[in-house]
Amino acid sequence: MKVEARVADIYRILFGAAPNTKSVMLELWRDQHIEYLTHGLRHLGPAFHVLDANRPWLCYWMVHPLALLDEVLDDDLEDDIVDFLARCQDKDGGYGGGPGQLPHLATTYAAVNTLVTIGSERALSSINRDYLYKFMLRMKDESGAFRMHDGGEIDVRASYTAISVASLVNILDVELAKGVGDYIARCQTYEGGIAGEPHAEAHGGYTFCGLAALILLNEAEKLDLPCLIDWVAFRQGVECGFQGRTNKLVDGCYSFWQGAAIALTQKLVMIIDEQLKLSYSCKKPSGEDACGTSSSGCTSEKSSSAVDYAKFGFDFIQRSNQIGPLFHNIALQQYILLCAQVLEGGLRDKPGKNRDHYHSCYCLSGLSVSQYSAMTDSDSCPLPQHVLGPYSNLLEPIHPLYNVVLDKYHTAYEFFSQE
Ligand SMILES: CC(C)=CCC/C(C)=C/CC/C(C)=C/COP(=O)(O)OP(=O)(O)O
Ligand SMILES: [Zn+2]
Repeated sequence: MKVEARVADIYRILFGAAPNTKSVMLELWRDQHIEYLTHGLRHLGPAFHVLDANRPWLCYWMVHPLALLDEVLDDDLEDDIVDFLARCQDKDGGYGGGPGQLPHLATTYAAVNTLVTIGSERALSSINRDYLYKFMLRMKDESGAFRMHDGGEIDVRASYTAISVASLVNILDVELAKGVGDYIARCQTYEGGIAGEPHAEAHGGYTFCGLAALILLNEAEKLDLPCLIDWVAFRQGVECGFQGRTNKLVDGCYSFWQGAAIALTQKLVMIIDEQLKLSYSCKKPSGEDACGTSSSGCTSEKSSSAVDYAKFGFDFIQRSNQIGPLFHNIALQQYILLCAQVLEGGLRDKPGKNRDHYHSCYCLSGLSVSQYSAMTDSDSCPLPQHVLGPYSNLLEPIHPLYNVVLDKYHTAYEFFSQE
């Protein structure tokens, strides 16, 4: 069935009437989303008191989707956000949920990703990397895994947020990396996905976290990747969106958590394949990072962040070469545009739910991932057939390991390489 006919059917089921015009139903309502997000940065009502310990997250959930929409913030507003996050930074390193609150790895990730997205010298240099490193070492358990805060819980989120931040600001070293990969591998379940902690249930949020952390650590071979790929691929439902775990409802935010996990495995498979071909003419690969977009080539020195492709084994590579796209990228865009958008601006979990900043951030991140998912060459733009609706729906590409806009990642990479 043609995509337009299928979209019209879904629209009829959801809204009980035929759509007015094709363009309205498939359009990304940019202006409304920009208005909702920028308004939130300037004013949040009393209902947001419950999120008092998540204020750096609120910054990230608004600043990042605005960057995806290529919306430039006022200089004053950017400076206010940088000043506010500086007040959340603990004197002994890391960021708390608000000024004076205990430092926490999740809010540290949100603060650092926000500052990288703002991308100014002022924003990037406000991060105290020496103390951040000490904070991270303090969060490390003797098993190698990380806890979220002093005396806090150990889980896969903590491992991902620590490794992502350390990698982004260029403080990742052997000491921080030791033992993390083994902990994450212990969280992969019999289903194939990754759970929050050993012996728990596989979930899309943790699957993204575990996979991205292992790729950053160059230890993805510690996972049973074919099994992980099967699990994620089967999480896309007949509604076209993704569910977070088996037998649960689809939800717009998993467009990113599951969609990016698939995008990462697809890139990994592609890189392994390319490197295997290259390995006939030279021994060792190099690259900026396993899933970054820089071109990889041959050097005699092994880069610390390059993937050792031989580790993945012949069976995995054979099988990977036989599989096509691992998810239906147009169907996912259909779910986001038709079911997750709110007419007044902002995005949501599913029809019947309210919009919120978290879902706006992760639905738009998932939309970007799905628009660029069929690309093999990172220097060009997606073909129109991979962007559902008008081509003006196209968002900025992200770096799928960190979930920051790719250009912003490159600026931060340059900045922190010189530190
Ligand atoms: C970087 C970082 C902090 C990542 C967090 C990743 C993430 C989203 C984890 C999911 C946590 C979880 C078990 C949700 C289940 O909620 P639910 O039972 O309401 O939803 P469900 O029915 O869809 O499973
Ligand atoms: Zn959700």
